[in-house]
Amino acid sequence: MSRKFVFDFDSTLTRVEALDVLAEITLEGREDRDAIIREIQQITNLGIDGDISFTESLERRIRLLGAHRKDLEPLIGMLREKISKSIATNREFFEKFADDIYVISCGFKEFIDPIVREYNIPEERVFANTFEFDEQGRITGFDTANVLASHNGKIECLRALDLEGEVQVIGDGYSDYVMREAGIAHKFFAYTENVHREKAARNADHIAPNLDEFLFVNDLPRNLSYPKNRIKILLLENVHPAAFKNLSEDGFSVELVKHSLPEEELIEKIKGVHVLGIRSKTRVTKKVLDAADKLLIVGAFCIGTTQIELEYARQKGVVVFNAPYSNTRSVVELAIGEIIVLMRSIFPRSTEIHNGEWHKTAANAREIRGKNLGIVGYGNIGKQLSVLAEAMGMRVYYYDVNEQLALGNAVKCDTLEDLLGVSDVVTLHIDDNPANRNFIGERELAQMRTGAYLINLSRGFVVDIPALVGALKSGKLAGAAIDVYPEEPASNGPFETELRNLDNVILTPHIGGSTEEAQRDIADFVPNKIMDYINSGSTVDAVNFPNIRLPKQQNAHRFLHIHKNVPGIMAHINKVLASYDMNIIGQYLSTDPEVGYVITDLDKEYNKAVIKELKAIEHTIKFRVLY
Ligand SMILES: NC(=O)C1=CN([C@@H]2O[C@H](COP(=O)(O)OP(=O)(O)OC[C@H]3O[C@@H](n4cnc5c(N)ncnc54)[C@H](O)[C@@H]3O)[C@@H](O)[C@H]2O)C=CC1
Ligand SMILES: O=C(O)C(=O)COP(=O)(O)O
Repeated sequence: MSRKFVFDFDSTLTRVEALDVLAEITLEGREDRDAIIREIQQITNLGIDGDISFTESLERRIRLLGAHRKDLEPLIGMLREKISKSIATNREFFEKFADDIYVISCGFKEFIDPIVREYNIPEERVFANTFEFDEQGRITGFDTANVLASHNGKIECLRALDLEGEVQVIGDGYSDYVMREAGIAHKFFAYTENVHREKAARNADHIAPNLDEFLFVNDLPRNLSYPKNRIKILLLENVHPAAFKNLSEDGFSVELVKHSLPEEELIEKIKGVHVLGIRSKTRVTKKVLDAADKLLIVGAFCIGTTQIELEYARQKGVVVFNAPYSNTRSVVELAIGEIIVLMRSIFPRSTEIHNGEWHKTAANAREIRGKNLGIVGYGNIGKQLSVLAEAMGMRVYYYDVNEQLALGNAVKCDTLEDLLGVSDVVTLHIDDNPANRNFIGERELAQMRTGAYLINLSRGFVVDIPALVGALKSGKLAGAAIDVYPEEPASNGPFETELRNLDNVILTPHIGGSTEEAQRDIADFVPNKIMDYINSGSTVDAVNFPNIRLPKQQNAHRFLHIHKNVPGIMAHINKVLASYDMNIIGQYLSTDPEVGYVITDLDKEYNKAVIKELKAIEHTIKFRVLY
């Protein structure tokens, strides 16, 4: 059956209501401009929602506008700049279906015709009102004989057209829906890209947040392979709101949850989710990954990634990104503060005053200048701390399992024991590898200097807590600062630890990376990685996946094929492509011992059956087409 597409103009084809824009032009320089514009907008909305008659809304607005013929040209110029985003990117549809597209609008032909002409919609398929002018060119009213000037005029207009085939109406307002209600149109798509009108959306056969969605559900030519609004992103653990903004502005459907979810709840919630965003608390287990039927990406909005089954995710073609540098400085600054606070016994002195006691003393209060700082784990955090600590006059020693270049005058220790024996303060910045469990236990604590301090800003399981409590109680250690714990709660609330109520022990709730700056930076960094992968296939900086930087795809379709890295698979893929005579513009491959990721850019015209065949190749893990 043939289809006819009837578009509304204002707030559908353009992002704005044209009469509002006209008001901005005609009222420029007037003191009461803002008040009148507000009034016009109110009247517009009342008319659109059907709360006052349309004729009345139009009359009242024209009167307030005080417009002139010469205002129309700048108006058209401004409207040209305000074509809806997804309309402007889908010209192909307007070219290929030119004969089947109509505009029915309660706006005015004087400005609609020139705009939609550029989208191949000729005047004769534009149905709208026309202005009336006086001799001086002032707009005094409109042609009241036009059905579109009257209430529910769109119904009459469409009825008179007597279109053949399935008639689909695409619009943002109730006046568009009524054509469907009256039985003259077959389907109504509520177009919400620019404005979401509850009444229209409630009555729609389908809500189209953009034209991509409309074209997708109707299987029409489109600029995007998959509408972004269909890509669901679930962000847990209170990630910064800027992440929500970044991802929703790119068109994705984003849901925010303030806390972490336990395995069973995540298993339920992950269904249908394409991108999962977490921080250090949420465990992405094998069971979670098995339940994830649509998952493409896990974004760790933090540094650590061992809460995710990285290997299993890779086998399932799920790419993991993190933010390896965004909170580094925050951890370093906290470490510096804690070194000073511990060495000056600030917490005991402060607690005494909170308890009503004045206790001025120099005992157990020392400068950090000239003291030895032992940094365990000389990675991004360890190195930056090294530089700052040295600038404040500390002597830095470090120990790392990997060969690491010493910064400044830092001295490398060959063994952990060497470092523990020489340090006045030991600070842990090793990674979250499970092999680091109980890295600091009774034996290591015994190897530390008597009266030394321990700081742990890495992971809770790295320190044997009962052993640490023993060392603090016995006086072996003079204090500690602990930010991370073997068991941490999923959300804020009660928390117990054996470290409570010990003298000169700073306890913080895993806030090493929790600064406004770090969280804000992460909210840009990780979403950019997510968008790069979804929009282009790029895996640069992925932590569990072959990394590949891809050129921008131009005038091509992109096939993304993730497969098990077994002998012969590339030959198989290329055999299929050859058998369909595909015109390959570029091909890129990146592999690791287990997984291969091949990206092929192809000329847009091809037999779509090739897709099915590529998906069916044995050892295929995931396949996506991008355009
Ligand atoms: N408290 C908090 O809020 C935060 C905690 N972190 C933790 O800090 C850790 C370190 O972060 P980055 O410096 O960015 O990581 P990184 O990967 O750059 O550095 C870690 C270093 O530790 C070394 N290492 C690992 N195991 C070791 C061992 N057993 N002995 C000696 N060296 C060892 C590694 O070779 C590496 O050089 C993260 O993995 C994370 O667990 C990170 C950010 C915030
Ligand atoms: O970045 C990390 O690895 C951290 O430990 C910080 O984690 P968070 O984002 O505070 O859950």
